[in-house]
Amino acid sequence: MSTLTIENLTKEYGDVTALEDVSFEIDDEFVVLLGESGAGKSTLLRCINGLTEPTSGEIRLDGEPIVGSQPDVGMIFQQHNLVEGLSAYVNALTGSLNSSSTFESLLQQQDRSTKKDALEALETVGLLDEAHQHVSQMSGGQQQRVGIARALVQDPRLVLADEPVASLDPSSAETVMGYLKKAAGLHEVTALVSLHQVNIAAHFGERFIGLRDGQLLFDVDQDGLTPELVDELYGSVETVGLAQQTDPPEIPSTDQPTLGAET
Ligand SMILES: Nc1ncnc2c1ncn2[C@@H]1O[C@H](COP(=O)(O)OP(=O)(O)OP(=O)(O)O)[C@@H](O)[C@H]1O
Repeated sequence: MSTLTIENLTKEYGDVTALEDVSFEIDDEFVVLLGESGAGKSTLLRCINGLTEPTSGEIRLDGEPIVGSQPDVGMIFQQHNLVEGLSAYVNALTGSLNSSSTFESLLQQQDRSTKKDALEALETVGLLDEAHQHVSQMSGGQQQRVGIARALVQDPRLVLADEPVASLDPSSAETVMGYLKKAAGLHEVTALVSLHQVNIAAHFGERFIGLRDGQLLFDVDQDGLTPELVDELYGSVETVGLAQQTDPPEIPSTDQPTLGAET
């Protein structure tokens, strides 16, 4: 269980203030980051994972300042950043790579337990049967699930995901979000996930942080995410379904891997 603390975080790009005095703490939760385009979501995630240096403020994981890139922080990208010519299994294994490793040396280098971790991570995302398939032959949803498996192999304390389902159709997006939430629960990692789709956010989020113009607009739990609050964040958007939440789609259990599930 991990605690992420953001304290008075500000990021300026020249004249543009992308984040302004943002503070919050999350603790063993599945937290969704909401905000319209340009609100500062990516900048916040990039500051946390060390890809961007904050102008001021502090970021701590379990009380220790995070400075620069951290192996304890797993990242899932919108475009999943997989190596297309390699299998799902080898892509998952790359989660354990250190910066000096090469793909050629990857299979020789990894010990049995890391290889087992990669297979278990693929099982968690329902892709054990597809472990040896090239990711180039997989659907977008399956590729994103390999991206989740790769982050799990890193054995992070915190998982960040930047618009992980933005390029997927609604059904695949729900399936991938279901696996992401299941993976975070099984591995007991804190997760911070930015999303555009409010209804998907409402299905899966346990807590919601809203950014507007780089500032924290709200930090609420499921009951607090009202259509009025979402309207305040986005102006007028489609908020149908927020008031009447339905159960998220069922995700197959790990001991019953999906056979050729197409997502
Ligand atoms: N490298 C950069 N240089 C200059 N300005 C930047 C840079 N990155 C982001 N910005 C600016 O910072 C602000 C916040 O951008 P950011 O990408 O964090 O928003 P976002 O909420 O993730 O948006 P989106 O959903 O479109 O990705 C915007 O005004 C953006 O133009």
